[in-house]
Amino acid sequence: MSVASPLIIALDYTSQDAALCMADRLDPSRCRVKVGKELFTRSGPGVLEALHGRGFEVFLDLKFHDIPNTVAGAVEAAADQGVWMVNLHASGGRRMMEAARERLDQHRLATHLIAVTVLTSMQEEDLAETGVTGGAAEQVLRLATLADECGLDGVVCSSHEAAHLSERIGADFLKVTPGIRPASALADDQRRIMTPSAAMAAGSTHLVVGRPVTQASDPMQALASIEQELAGI
Ligand SMILES: O=C(O)c1cc(=O)[nH]c(=O)n1[C@@H]1O[C@H](COP(=O)(O)O)[C@@H](O)[C@H]1O
Repeated sequence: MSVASPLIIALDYTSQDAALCMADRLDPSRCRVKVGKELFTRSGPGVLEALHGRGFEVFLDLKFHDIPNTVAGAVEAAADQGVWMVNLHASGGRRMMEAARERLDQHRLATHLIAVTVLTSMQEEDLAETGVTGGAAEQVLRLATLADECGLDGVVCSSHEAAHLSERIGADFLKVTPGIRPASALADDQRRIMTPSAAMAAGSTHLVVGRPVTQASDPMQALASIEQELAGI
């Protein structure tokens, strides 16, 4: 199945039961789902099987960052589970990204491989403390260009950088953007945020949405109102 919606709902839950309870309130023809570190560490690959069984395409968000051989093996293991998308940290460098790409190609695994550039929770001061002094936009462009050169399918970035990446790298390069907040929602721990419609207009290809949907009293209604907002673009 291929889902037309750009929406990816982050199932950030502490147990497989809680994640599946939310998944059962969502429609796999209207969104994809994302399994992250906490849920996967607690549930193991069983949660992927359960979500696939319910018809969902899954983004396994484990943000691998290690030596090339280790990351290539981890990416292969993720793809072997049949996930739609997997990610690694672009700051792991060229050889790490190339090794991951080559491993998927060698085994003819079609899972989308994308690279995290600068986390959407970070702003200029946070970056400066890690030695990155040029600001988020410059660092995202640097890492996205490197990811493109390594043959990756796209990046995770904030929607603030998406338009610039479309111009510099091309519209086909995936721009998966978390930090999505409908106008009435709280920012929580996110810093570089944008509304769903503004993010799509800025060139995002996929929107990762967690708490604004999963913590809504009626998650499907929250998703429907994002769909309505997007239909108006
Ligand atoms: O790779 C990610 O998905 C990711 C990258 C990033 O830079 N920022 C970011 O928030 N995320 C993830 O996107 C989701 C955002 O969730 P909410 O802030 O609840 O909408 C979380 O699961 C994060 O782990």
